[in-house]
Amino acid sequence: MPAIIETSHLRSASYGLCPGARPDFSPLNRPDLSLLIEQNRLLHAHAVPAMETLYQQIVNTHNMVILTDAKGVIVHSLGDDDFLEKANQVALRAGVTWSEESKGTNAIGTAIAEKTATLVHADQHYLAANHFLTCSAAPISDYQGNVIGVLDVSGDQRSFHKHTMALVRMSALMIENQLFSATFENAITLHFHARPEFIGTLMEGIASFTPGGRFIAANRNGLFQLGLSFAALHSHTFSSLFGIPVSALYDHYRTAVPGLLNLCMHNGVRVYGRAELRLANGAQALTGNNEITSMPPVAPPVPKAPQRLSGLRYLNTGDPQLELVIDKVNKVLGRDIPILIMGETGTGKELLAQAIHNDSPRAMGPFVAVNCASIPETLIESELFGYEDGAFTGARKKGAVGKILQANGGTLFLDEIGDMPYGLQARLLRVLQERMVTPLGSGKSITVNVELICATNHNLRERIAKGLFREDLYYRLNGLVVKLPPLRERTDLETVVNKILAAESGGARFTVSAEVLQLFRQHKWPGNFRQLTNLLRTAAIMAAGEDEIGMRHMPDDFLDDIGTVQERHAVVSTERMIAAGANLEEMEHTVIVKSLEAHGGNVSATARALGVSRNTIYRKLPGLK
Ligand SMILES: Nc1ncnc2c1ncn2[C@@H]1O[C@H](COP(=O)(O)OP(=O)(O)OP(=O)(O)O)[C@@H](O)[C@H]1O
Repeated sequence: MPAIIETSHLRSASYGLCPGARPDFSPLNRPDLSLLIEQNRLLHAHAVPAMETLYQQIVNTHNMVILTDAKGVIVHSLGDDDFLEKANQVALRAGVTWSEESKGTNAIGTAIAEKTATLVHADQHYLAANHFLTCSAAPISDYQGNVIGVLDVSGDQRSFHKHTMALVRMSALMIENQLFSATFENAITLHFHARPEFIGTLMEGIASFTPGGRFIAANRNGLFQLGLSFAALHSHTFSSLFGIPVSALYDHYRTAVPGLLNLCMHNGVRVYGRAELRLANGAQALTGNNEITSMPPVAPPVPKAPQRLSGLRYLNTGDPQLELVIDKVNKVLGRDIPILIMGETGTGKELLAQAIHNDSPRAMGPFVAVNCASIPETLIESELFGYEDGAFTGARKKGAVGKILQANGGTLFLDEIGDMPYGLQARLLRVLQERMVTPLGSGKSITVNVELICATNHNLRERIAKGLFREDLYYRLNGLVVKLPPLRERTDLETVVNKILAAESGGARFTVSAEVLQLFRQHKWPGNFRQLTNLLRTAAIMAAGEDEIGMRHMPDDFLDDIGTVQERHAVVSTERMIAAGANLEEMEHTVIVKSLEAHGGNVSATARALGVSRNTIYRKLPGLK
């Protein structure tokens, strides 16, 4: 037996566990589970795409992919549990604890105890009841090296595969890197490796610095390449580690189409690098005078929930119209063809643009989104093109980098392009044709290299006809035009609902009642995904502690909307009732019953929709309790 397992068995015995004991598989109660999921929301959100990808590689092998928190409590699991007998299915569900203290030697608990990837096969498990399992687990650490969770693949021990452990380790590393990249907002993030082809892969080192060049953190491979501990790195700066001042880095990204950086590390090793400058105040990048003079403490960063991990594959949930869109987009990826996305509000235009970027060869470059409708007309120009020192009254002293330049090497997404002021359209066209941008108040043009994706919910041809949109710009933008279907036309509504619910409920397993799904199918969804997402978020909160989302969890305004439509239908059937000779009382009774059905039996909502008091409803339907 490997030493790590032997030590773990000794620990298990010291916890007073008996190998023949029946394990306690009871999960946390619902409120505690909701709390657990909320506390691990970021981990969960960053882990789910990696878990889905991992699962696709082991699908049909009678295995499950499991995510736990730092204490070994399952936060999310997915996969076939058909390999488990009914009694054991519960063991791998959200809310069950797999710490060593509770289950003895097992991959999850032992990986946490030893802080290392661990395989526990069959009778290596301490409890005999778990001998039917083979489990491969890898801890997931934050940027300070603290274990914040575990990724695990568990299955029937007869289905053991020696490559599973490697897949789990790679996926855990992927999650760590995703979390790391999302953690540092106002920072310079350097991706580096001695071999240029390893940049952008799981092997790359990642290190983040404050805009002034002070070291903040590095990922696992970054620490390894730098050859210093996290604690030792804290007294370092960008220039002490990589041999060039941070101002030289800004210069590199300010002027030319930026190639890879060629850097010499403090230990003499040469590495290649690519930096992302995610700076809250873009101004600093233009001045070049950014070196730090003192060492103020760095506030602990807060990782942001990933809005944008998806690739095109995640968007393809079975709707044929959308599948066609994705097919077309896939054909032009990386071909420098501008893409114009049409679609009603909330149909996912920005999400599609982000997915296109994520799947394109520019994925490691910036994705910069600008909503042309939400920026005041007077500010769009400086927002897009940037400005030099004191270019206009009220301008920031040190100037600002425009969005076009921020997107250099990546993708610029211009949302609501139809709302771009007419005068600016000519300037944008010039940038697109000449690939040069001139900040306001500056005589110097800067070369830019951006992939352009635009979106609109206007009919641009109509706007051209009205003289609101330039025809020449239109032809420059519409390399590939795709139209996202509105939600009411989508055939994959049920899949979409389940996917959003899984994301919004942080892993709690809700089903949606047939009645609610039926209503969803009839609804027009004027706000499309935005409306559906908000509605499901509220419904999931209302249904906390239950398994199914039903009519009673629907928000009142939604029921009111539905009610209005249903009442319109009721009028139609009233005509039929008249034709059938029904009297007023019968018709009234039918209308109330139908409306009550439409509101899921909610008397208050029904009363409100029909404009009567609740008492009236009870009076008219004496059988109602
Ligand atoms: N396929 C999808 N699955 C789940 N959520 C989605 C999907 N598409 C869009 N959403 C969500 O719906 C909301 C609106 O999406 P997005 O901003 O991409 O739409 P849009 O068409 O760009 O909207 P607008 O025209 O108003 O700018 C976002 O919260 C997004 O995450």
